Amino acid sequence: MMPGGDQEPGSYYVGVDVGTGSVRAALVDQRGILLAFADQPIKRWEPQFNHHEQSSEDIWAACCVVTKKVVQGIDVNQIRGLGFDATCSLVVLDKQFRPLPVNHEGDSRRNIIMWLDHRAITQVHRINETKHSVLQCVGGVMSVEMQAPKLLWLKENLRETCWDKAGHFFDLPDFLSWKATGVTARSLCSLVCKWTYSAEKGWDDSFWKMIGLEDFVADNYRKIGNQVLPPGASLGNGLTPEAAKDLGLPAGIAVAAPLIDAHAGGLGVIGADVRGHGLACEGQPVTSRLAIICGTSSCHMGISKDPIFVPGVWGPYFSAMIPGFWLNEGGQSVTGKLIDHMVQGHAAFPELKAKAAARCQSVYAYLNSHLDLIKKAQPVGFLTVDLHVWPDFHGNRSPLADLTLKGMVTGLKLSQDLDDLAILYLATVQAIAFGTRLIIEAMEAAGHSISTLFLCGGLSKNPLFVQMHADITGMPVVLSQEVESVLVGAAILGACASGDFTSVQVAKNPQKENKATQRNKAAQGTEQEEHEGLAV
Ligand SMILES: Nc1ncnc2c1ncn2[C@@H]1O[C@H](COP(=O)(O)OP(=O)(O)O)[C@@H](O)[C@H]1O
Ligand SMILES: O=C(CO)[C@H](O)[C@H](O)COP(=O)(O)O
Repeated sequence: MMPGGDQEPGSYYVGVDVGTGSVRAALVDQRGILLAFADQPIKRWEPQFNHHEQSSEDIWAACCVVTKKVVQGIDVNQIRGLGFDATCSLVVLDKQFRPLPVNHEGDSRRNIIMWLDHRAITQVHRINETKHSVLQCVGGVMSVEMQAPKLLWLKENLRETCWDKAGHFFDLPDFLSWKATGVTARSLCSLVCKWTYSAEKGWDDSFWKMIGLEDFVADNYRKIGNQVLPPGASLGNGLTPEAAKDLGLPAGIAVAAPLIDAHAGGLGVIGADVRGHGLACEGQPVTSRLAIICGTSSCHMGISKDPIFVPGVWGPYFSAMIPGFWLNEGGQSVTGKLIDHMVQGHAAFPELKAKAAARCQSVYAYLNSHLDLIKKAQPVGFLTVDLHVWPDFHGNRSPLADLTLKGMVTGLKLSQDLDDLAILYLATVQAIAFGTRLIIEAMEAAGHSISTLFLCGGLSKNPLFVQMHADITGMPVVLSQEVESVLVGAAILGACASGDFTSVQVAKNPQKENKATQRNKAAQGTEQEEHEGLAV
């Protein structure tokens, strides 16, 4: 946990990443090097099928634990900025900012409807039936994972216990930055990607009126955000004394307007310096890269200079990830969660667990080496010629945009031994990679030109998952030297908010960006130079 090496005393930045299953923090230096890391699991409730809830107090407490850990042993006065990213779950607070229950049981600890919650199915169908123009910017069909259907569900199902008492609805990243600073401004990233806000036109009154949430229009969007800041902007007077005490940081340090977790991962990897490796994207604009953030779910982030409308793929969202670029976000609702589900639910799982533990390996490392053992002379991918998985166990986010889809396995036999488990695991990984290929094909058909994949997130630590993505898409896959790229993205936000760097692009890689800036000056900012400025 102590900062490693013999660093020059300088400035530090803290990034906090709230994923679906855990909260992570990192201490990062001015060169973007991660010096300390800590993580902590967070609570989840599934009170009934398709209802997924969390607690904002539990999540904040976990943020405090991990932040205190990563700053142990350093002079905290050298910490200049703090950045948050989180999943796009919906946090509900009352008018005094106290948690409100989002459940029939009235349990106010559970005040978050998680992003993967599917309770608002009838609401999202009605929203999609309106065919309102805001739907064009979410791939033509709104997902049940977004906030409008969840808000409508609360109004229609928990009117007295939640809706009427609610004072503030936050996307989780914005809840965290409010908790740290007392500032209720929302990040452009959350509002544009999950709440139908337009970076150019703001809120669309007609949409909220049409879907039955005219309440927000009437009070000028106070409850869902009427002050909007770009990711990385400095919030208010920085960290409040109370939050500073909670987090073990000095009061007043800069806190950034946050990003959604996938977007922080995209920011962390999409501009990586890959020169000298002969990759297809070398010398090409940054728009030829696709960042894929693979955790509980996978998010496929592609950027463009002009808006591109891809059926079934979210966006185009302006400046929601990289300032000045449009973002398209494809996704698979469950990937890591699906692999865990398939492996843990198999009859041979207890045997696998015991054997992996005996070798001090993770179950996935064990399965990968087991596949190598049983593949004989064939490439590992051929082990599944008779076994196929359709991976939409939790609906399809992209490109089919159909939440009613279900999963499927064909080719099952009567045996259920460890070999069968390993092959089912392989078929699941292949199905997910094939899903990525379909997303890329949809993006390319609409105008993207993608040549190289940049993977990060927990699943990018699995070599089989990475290899199958390369084999099945036919594209090279780049992994960052820094495996915790999402956290680097969060710390970049803090660095930007501190004022030490002029933009998130410059904070992404100060030395090379400075060179790029000099080149830009010499060449008077040609398009190629602008791309190089990001592709550091
Ligand atoms: N070393 C690893 N090998 C294989 N899979 C891993 C590894 N580390 C994490 N994972 C998988 O990644 C997923 C979680 O990724 P993570 O990025 O931590 O998720 P989230 O951000 O959603 O909390 C889980 O499904 C887990 O099994
Ligand atoms: O929709 C999202 C991003 O736009 C969610 O935040 C994401 O899919 C959940 O992230 P993770 O799987 O990394 O926990």
